[in-house]
Amino acid sequence: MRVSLSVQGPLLFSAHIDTFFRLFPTLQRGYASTTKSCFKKMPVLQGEEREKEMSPLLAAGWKMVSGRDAIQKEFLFKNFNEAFGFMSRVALKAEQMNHHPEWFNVYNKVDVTLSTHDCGGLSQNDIKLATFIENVVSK
Ligand SMILES: C[C@H](O)[C@H](O)[C@H]1CNC2=NC(N)=NC(=O)C2=N1
Repeated sequence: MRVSLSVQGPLLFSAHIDTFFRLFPTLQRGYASTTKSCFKKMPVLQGEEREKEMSPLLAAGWKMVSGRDAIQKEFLFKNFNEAFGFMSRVALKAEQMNHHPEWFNVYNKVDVTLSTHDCGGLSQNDIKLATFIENVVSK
């Protein structure tokens, strides 16, 4: 009993914290500055910083996903070869960053969604990967 409590304690705490921040998202930033959890290493983007970082991506056609804190964009290529080449370049960057896209490919279409799962929202990592993707497609 004691063992199972010591294992479940932190997990239960983290589940409650996630629920708490879903209910009160504006309090997350304060929590981020006082904890060693992922919020501190890679906090969910908020306020002015969020607007500033998101603005060029929204202008480039990234859209907010409804019902969650994530961005999405669909990319169309000439053929599967071009689409897969794009995915390969993004995959190498994603692995290097340890930050991975959610994506779906059929033939010449790649639908990309970015969000930071560890923090349940958009972080600088999503901005960095989306900006990298824009550079890949603009060349
Ligand atoms: C354990 C591992 O470091 C994490 O799961 C990494 C891997 N890739 C990731 N990718 C994304 N998009 N969000 C994350 O939080 C994330 N976390």
